[in-house]
Amino acid sequence: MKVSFDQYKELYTQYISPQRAKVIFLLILLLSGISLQLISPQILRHYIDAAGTSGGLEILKVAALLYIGLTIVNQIIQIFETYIGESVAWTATNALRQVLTLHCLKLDTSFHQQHSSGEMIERIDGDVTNLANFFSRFVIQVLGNILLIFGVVFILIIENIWVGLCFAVFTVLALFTLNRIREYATPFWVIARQASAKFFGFLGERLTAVEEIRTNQATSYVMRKLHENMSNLLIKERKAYVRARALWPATILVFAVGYALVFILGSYLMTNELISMGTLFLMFYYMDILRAPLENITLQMEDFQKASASIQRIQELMSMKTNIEEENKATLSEEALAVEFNNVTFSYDKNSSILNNLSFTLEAGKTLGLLGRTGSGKTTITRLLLRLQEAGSGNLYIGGHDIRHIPLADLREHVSIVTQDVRLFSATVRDNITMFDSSASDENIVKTLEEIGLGDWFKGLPEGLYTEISPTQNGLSAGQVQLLAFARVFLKNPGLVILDEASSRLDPGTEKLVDKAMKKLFKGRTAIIIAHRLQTVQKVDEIMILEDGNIVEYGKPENLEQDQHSRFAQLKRAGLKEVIA
Ligand SMILES: Nc1ncnc2c1ncn2[C@@H]1O[C@H](COP(=O)(O)OP(=O)(O)OP(=O)(O)O)[C@@H](O)[C@H]1O
Repeated sequence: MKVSFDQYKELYTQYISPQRAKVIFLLILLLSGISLQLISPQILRHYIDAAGTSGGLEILKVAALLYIGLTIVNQIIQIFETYIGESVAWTATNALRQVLTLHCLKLDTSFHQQHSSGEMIERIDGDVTNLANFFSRFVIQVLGNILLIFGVVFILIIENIWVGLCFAVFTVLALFTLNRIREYATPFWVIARQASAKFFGFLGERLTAVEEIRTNQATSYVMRKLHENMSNLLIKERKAYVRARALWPATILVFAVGYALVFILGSYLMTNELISMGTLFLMFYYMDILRAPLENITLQMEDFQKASASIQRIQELMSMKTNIEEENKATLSEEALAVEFNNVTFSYDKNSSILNNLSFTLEAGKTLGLLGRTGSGKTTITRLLLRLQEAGSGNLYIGGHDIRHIPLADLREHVSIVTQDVRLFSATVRDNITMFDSSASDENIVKTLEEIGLGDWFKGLPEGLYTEISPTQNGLSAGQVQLLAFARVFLKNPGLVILDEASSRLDPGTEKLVDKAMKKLFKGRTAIIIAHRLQTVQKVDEIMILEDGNIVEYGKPENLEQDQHSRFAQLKRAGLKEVIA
């Protein structure tokens, strides 16, 4: 996917146009800097020419002071230019990061399952960071440097046409040579960056699995792999650095040729009294000035290449669309919500069908126990109910409304899920419970914590609700973390609760607390529980058993149990845990 001119323009329009005033100021600073760079040598020329004449002391003093003054002003301009350039870059890249993050958050669950968090960080931050210079400086710098080169050549043509033409030819040849050398190094940088991404991916993945590595005695394997990755990175980076360094001696060589040209041409013109000593110095100085824009354009071209690669990746990400479309035709009530599946089918990849013509109705206020072997489609059903995935065909109704007619925010306000894998955030206890909603009252939160059995834990918190906790340091057991997730649901007060019931990992004390909290949670609400324990299934109103995406049994537990040939009765006889594990 090549990036077209229109796409570059679109990026500038979207992220730079809102900062027009800053960009104009940046342009003014740049033009002022260029003008000062062009004027300074003229002062020096007068200085040198005046030094050879009698009574030139006054001129010398003025020229010296003027030169120092201009140099200071130029430095101040550089500081402002850097500051504003950074500000433009950060504002634009932060806006792009926000757009990308929001876009990713809206994508289907399958997208997030296929892309690791490391990859997402690289895409949302790494690629966008590569655009910082492109946003803030690329156009201005390239334009500015071309202008500076033109300025130098123009002034020299006025001084002496042959000198000006020689400079013009030299500039074109130097630019061509430096760019060829840069192109020689660029592919090696791409390889080095890939090695770096691989290294960090490896490190990230292993660090998140420390326990598994230690308990399975895989430490030496990990260390060996780490060493391999580091060696690979070293080799690739060394190659890239050595080649990139070639640009430096090449620049020195190119400019040595340039200076030689100035001296040969200058001494010829001077000996023939066509130019003064000051003008010879002027030529020398302008050759020196040319170095910065030539190097700068070369570097900008390299950066542009990097930016283009990143833009391609960003566009690739943005082109991934969710097929979930929002409509605003219905709103859910605050009551318990009925659930109806009408011939619902679903597949993740169109090849294999995961749910086949599912049809069932769960009345408002009832509890459904969902059973099935691993991979039978239980979690997929919950994803459809929250519209994290869109059903392929058929209709799904919540609270009597077609799920496609309910705005996503309203749906997720009224349908809550508690999974076994509850995530806590590095934030206060309050934020972890309210999910950063500042409108919930502290009293209500504390009351909820007490109700669900976390009162004692709460009393031990040094700063109460404002105690900072983190995913790893929260002083909570697995069961208590589940209870905290229940607290989140209580505060939201949804009409439908989906629960991936905690398995037998819980200790008996916490299990009791969880059971009590569950009972409270289901009161006045519709609930779907992915059941892992026999005990839970006895308390539900309906049972559904899934097998390969098909409902093989649906009914009241007591009815199913009476039929000795039913799968439910068999499950109970065999002991639920073994059968569905
Ligand atoms: N993002 C995905 N892309 C492709 N296939 C998927 C994806 N997520 C799940 N599946 C497949 O869909 C099927 C049903 O998965 P699902 O997670 O719904 O089963 P489950 O009954 O909840 O299993 P478990 O009890 O192990 O959680 C499985 O075969 C699984 O491999």
